[in-house]
Amino acid sequence: MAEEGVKVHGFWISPYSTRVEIALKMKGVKYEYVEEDLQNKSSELLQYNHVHKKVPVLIHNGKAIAESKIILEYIDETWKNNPIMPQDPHEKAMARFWAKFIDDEFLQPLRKALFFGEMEVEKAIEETKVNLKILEKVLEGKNFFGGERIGLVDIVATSIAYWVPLFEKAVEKKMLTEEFPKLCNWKNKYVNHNIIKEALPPKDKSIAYFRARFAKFRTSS
Ligand SMILES: N[C@@H](CCC(=O)N[C@@H](CS)C(=O)NCC(=O)O)C(=O)O
Repeated sequence: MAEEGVKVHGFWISPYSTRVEIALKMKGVKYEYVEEDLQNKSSELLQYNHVHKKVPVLIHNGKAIAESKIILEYIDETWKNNPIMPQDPHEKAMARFWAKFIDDEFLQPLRKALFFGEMEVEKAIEETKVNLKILEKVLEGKNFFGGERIGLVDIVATSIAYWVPLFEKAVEKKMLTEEFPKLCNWKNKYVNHNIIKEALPPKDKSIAYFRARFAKFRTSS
């Protein structure tokens, strides 16, 4: 039974939806999950997120919140145990900076190349490796981006730990190579963490989905 009327509208392979589920699980909050058909969105989703009409949406006590990073901060402020955000104002600003970097810069070349055909795959891999190099430095002296524990940037970087290997499988090329030892260590520790493991979508289904998305785009171009 979901506590305090907590509901998530999501889509099983959406990295943005998975983030919200990870945060709720980290806090131990029980929630109801509503799987959306993105080709035929529910009237609730269209009403709750009438501006962007996207998942995820969190509903808490009858009020809706959209945009995954905003939802993560809401969850952290509402349920105080296992903090996701740092306390120190500078550290907090930096966590927001890197979370924004991952969404606005890191993920874009891969999405453009593999899902929308707007960039050559080789170019996307090259740009991704430049961004991986930047993030490798951020992990200097740390186990997680959040320091000793999983924080905002780790949760947002699920897109790297789980989805980059799916891109790698779809194009049959490696990006997370031994050039990035800290990121590789982080990725292994992160995806094997019991809470994260529980929130990630099923692996075989995810690989098949990515391969099909990529193949569909290849044959239609
Ligand atoms: N910036 C948004 C991105 C959400 C997003 O792009 N969701 C996708 C699924 S991965 C979606 O709902 N797409 C449906 C559509 O655009 O119609 C967030 O962080 O929540």
